[in-house]
Amino acid sequence: MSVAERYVAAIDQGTTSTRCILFDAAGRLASVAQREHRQHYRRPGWVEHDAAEIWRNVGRVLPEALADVGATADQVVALGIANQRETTVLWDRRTGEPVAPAVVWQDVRTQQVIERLAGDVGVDRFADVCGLPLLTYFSGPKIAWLLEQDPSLRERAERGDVLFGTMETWLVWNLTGGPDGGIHVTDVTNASRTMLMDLRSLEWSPEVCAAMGVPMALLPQIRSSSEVYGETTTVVPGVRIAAAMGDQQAALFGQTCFSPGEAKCTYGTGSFVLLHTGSELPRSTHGMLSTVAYKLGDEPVQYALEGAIAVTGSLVQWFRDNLGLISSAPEIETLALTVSDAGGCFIVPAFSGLFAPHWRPEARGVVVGLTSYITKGHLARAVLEATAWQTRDVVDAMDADSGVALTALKVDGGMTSNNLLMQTVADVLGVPVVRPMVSETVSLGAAYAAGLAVGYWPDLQGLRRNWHRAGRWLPAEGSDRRQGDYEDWGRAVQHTFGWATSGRARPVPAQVPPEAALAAGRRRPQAGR
Ligand SMILES: Nc1ncnc2c1ncn2[C@@H]1O[C@H](COP(=O)(O)OP(=O)(O)O)[C@@H](O)[C@H]1O
Ligand SMILES: O=P(O)(O)OC[C@H](O)CO
Repeated sequence: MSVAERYVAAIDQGTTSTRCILFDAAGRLASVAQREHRQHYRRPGWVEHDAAEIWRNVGRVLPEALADVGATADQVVALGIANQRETTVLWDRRTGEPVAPAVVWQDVRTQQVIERLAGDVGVDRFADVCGLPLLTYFSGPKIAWLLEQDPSLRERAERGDVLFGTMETWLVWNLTGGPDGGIHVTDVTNASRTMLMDLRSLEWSPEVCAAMGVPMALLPQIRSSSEVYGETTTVVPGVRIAAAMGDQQAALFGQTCFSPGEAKCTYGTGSFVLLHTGSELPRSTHGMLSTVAYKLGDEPVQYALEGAIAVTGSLVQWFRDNLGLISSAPEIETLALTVSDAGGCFIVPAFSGLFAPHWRPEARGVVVGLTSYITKGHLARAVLEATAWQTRDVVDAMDADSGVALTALKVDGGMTSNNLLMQTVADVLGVPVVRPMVSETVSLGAAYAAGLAVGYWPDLQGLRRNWHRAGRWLPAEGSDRRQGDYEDWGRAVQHTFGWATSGRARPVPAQVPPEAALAAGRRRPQAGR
């Protein structure tokens, strides 16, 4: 009699879609189901999701992934959740309905809240406690903004009738019964992105919550990233939920960056470099974020430095949807290969300011170096190079913070299918770039954390053996000649600074055009469109 295969399930609840993937004991992908959700742009600078739609999508992709391999719930030993971070959901504890659209991480509506909180003290007001500068990016200011809109909502929040969560919290609560006894928990990695958690004690900071006007009654319980939180009672009942992680931390984990000094970059809508720094809290003086890498059960917490780049893959989408120069994202490589360089052209995609290492909310994008010689091929190159140069900015800052130069970069995400881009990244960083066989590192990281919690995988060393290289790009000979280009990139970046505060005030644009978001519906993962 054959023994039924057992799997670990992972949900990757991302900015544009929700995936469910089943992994086998060798960390191989057994099945995948995916659905996109709509992006809502009601006002300039606002980016919203419908949390109820995302929950419905989870209700579909989870059974679909099981059905794909004919598996039943008892063959799923554990479920792990990885999620877009910072995106803020508030919902009614009794009805289970969101009380407002989810405010997405890219949303910049809270700029006034930020300025008020920074006051005379500056953006580093809470940095010592939570490792983060005051920015529109994080959840705390988003909660503050939502409660400021409606005094009755604040009263309900203070009474504990309204709950807050990032996406993993919202999903765990719904999967464990919602209004009928749903568990209200978050994990340390997601909590570290709210600005409300003390990075040392790993507890909510009463001081920061009070200063931000966030009632502690609405906050979930903070747990480790890898432990059994509870069992599903809906969708696919009887599955242990055993991990939650922010998606970028999950990618670090899925890339098996378990030792200090190991780093990865995930190239998607935005791109995120994370460097594992160990169990001592790192401090950045070069624009990196201090964040929690992961915490496995009772083991010591592991920290990371993070360089978050807001616009990379979304610049390719802009090139496709707004300029119409390509009809699919992969086509940009073919177009870029029609020329041998960017012809002296640089595009700095500061669509809603610049993230790491500059953190300039008032910066706006520029195209510099235009001459009559420039063709669409050069522009395509400049689009791809923008991602490589931004990576260099972040990696240089990270090297300066850690005092150790990176020796190799592990990569993953939709943009890594672009060979020209990966070669360019290797050239401008001057280190090898390596891509693993399983490119779904976010899901894999969540699966690993869940599988470890229930003993499906015994230890980290075993997981390391599952990492197999699928691609490697070495810096080309003579690529150090690109140093001059990097200096020009730096000058181009300078041109973006102060644009929104000088001259005529303009509203901050949303990062992705609404047209790009309309393709909702079921979709299997494919080469990024
Ligand atoms: N071959 C390619 N070349 C350049 N960019 C690509 C390519 N394929 C996909 N992308 C970009 O990658 C992004 C999708 O990657 P993905 O990892 O799925 O992102 P996310 O998880 O942020 O939704 C899109 O922004 C798309 O424009
Ligand atoms: O969902 P992604 O892959 O775009 O990741 C978003 C990040 O978690 C935002 O911090």
